[in-house]
Amino acid sequence: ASQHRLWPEIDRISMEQLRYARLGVGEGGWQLFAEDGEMKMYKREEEVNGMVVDPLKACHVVRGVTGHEMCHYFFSPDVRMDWETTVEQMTVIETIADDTLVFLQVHKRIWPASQRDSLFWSHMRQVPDHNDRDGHDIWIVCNHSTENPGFPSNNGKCVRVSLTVCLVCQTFIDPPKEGVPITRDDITCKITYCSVVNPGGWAPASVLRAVYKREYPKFLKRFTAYVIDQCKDKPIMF
Ligand SMILES: O=S(=O)(CCO)c1ccc(-c2ccc(C3CCCC3)c([C@@H]3C[C@@H]3c3ccccn3)c2)cc1
Repeated sequence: ASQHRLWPEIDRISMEQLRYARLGVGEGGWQLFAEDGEMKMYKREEEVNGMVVDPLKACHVVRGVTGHEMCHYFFSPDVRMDWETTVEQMTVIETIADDTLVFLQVHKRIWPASQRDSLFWSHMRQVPDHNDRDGHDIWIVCNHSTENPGFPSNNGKCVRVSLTVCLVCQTFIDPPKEGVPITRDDITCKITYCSVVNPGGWAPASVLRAVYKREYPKFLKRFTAYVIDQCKDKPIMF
């Protein structure tokens, strides 16, 4: 991947998003807008050219799965349609490396806005986490809009959104007694999901804010439940 023309951008944005995800929600005007057990969802109200682009930051703690497993299922095109219910079509239009793909997705239309599509690179990597006392690695998936002359935006019926998304996961293990193998009961995964989606064309602010408020909690709950269910009978992927 390192010789691909997009690599410098992929590397820079992935690391920027990792730092951004690890910033707390104490500063920066984040407002808590949804809570469900361990899941806390924050947003900032922002508009660009009159369009709602409210950044979102969700923090969650999931027991019984590792950060590697969370990122594996989030990244994998093979299972995307099993959990991503707001997408109508998904295509991998370029394979930059086994951990870096370019996706084209057509999203389900949200009335009265016109249908959207998204074209983005998706990169997964493990980041050694030196400054955390538990010393557990961090896994990240970063999705960021990109252009491709073969798939021009706003040509057909869809308005092209622009997005930057990251899923940052850190695994914590309660070590069982000496010599006792680790089970899923000893594992906890701390997740930070960040996203900024620019709708790409005008849509009523009230409608978009209602969509964001409804869809994001559903989205994260569904995804994490899917990973727990997929992993429960499988060997642990550390
Ligand atoms: O995490 S991902 O990378 C997973 C890969 O699929 C991702 C998540 C969400 C989106 C997304 C795309 C379009 C829209 C809107 C904008 C105007 C009309 C459609 C939204 C709005 C935020 C709301 C939303 C949130 C969650 C799920 C669906 N809808 C979100 C794209 C990628």
